Amino acid sequence: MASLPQCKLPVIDFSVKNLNPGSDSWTKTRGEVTRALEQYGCFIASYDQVSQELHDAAFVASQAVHNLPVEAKVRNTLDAQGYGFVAQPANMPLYVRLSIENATTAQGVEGFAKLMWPNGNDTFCESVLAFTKALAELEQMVMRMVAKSYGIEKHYERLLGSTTCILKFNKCVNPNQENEKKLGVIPHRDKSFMTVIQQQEEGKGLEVQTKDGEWTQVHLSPSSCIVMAGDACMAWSNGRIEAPYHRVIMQQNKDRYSLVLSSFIKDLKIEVPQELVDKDHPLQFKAFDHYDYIQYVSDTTVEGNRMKGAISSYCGI
Ligand SMILES: O=C(O)CCC(=O)C(=O)O
Ligand SMILES: [Fe+2]
Repeated sequence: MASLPQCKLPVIDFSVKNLNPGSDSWTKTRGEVTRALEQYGCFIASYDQVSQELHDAAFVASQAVHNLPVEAKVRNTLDAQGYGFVAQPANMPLYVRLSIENATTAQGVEGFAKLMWPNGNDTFCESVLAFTKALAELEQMVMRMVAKSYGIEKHYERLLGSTTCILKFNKCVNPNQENEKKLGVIPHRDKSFMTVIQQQEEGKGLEVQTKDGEWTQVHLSPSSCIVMAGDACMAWSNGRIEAPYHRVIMQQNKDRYSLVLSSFIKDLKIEVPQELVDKDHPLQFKAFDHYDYIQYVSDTTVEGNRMKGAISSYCGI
């Protein structure tokens, strides 16, 4: 495999102290965010609300989950079809995942912990909740900026009221093959509204496809994460923001851990705001229910190539 070019994705600073809505730095960052999402569907956020300490604690929590016996892991099932415990499926033999539904609420995190550890696990809950809240805050800041740029703030506030988050504890196991690149996660678009990802160690693994078809490596440090649009955001924005294809390539001889926080809209149909429809931008997507869409995608009887553009085949016009 030819070596890949350096990371082409824009890096946007969210560590600025006075990032208050309406301030000059907020307005400047808003422009950068909207442009980056329209051009790449994602960007790297440099974000100091996740301290090194919190980052480390979240990955200690992830390790604790992956170290559980299989009898406990199989209890991890979710309302969101296809998001529970997965261990090395045929199409991704290196991939293992568990996830928490309602991951930004104490109820969601404690419910998961009780299921995994019958006596509970307070340290786990504390670390995970602080981590998910920090990432969700970043996502909301990003989406408020996008909504302001498009003049659809009220529509976003309604969606936000029906937003729920899933935290995925992802692991790609060591491929045990020197000097050979192996696919950890197959190329896909996220089915979420938005996704924020942190990985355990500085370095490589995650790759994003840019609009010219090239794959670019994503370099993340503990104080940065990638913010990425999912299919639901693509439909809601009437196609202005495209969910990018991404994949994980394993090229180091060790396990790789990442934490993925994805937002979903529950109990409210996602509808393109009228402000985003005009002569130059005809309506591209019908109103749809996000959880029904997840169910549709998890249905393995749906033909493979229709799944490539799943959101369009589900509710495209
Ligand atoms: O592990 C990662 O860095 C990304 C995984 C991913 O794309 C996903 O879980 O949807
Ligand atoms: Fe993904």
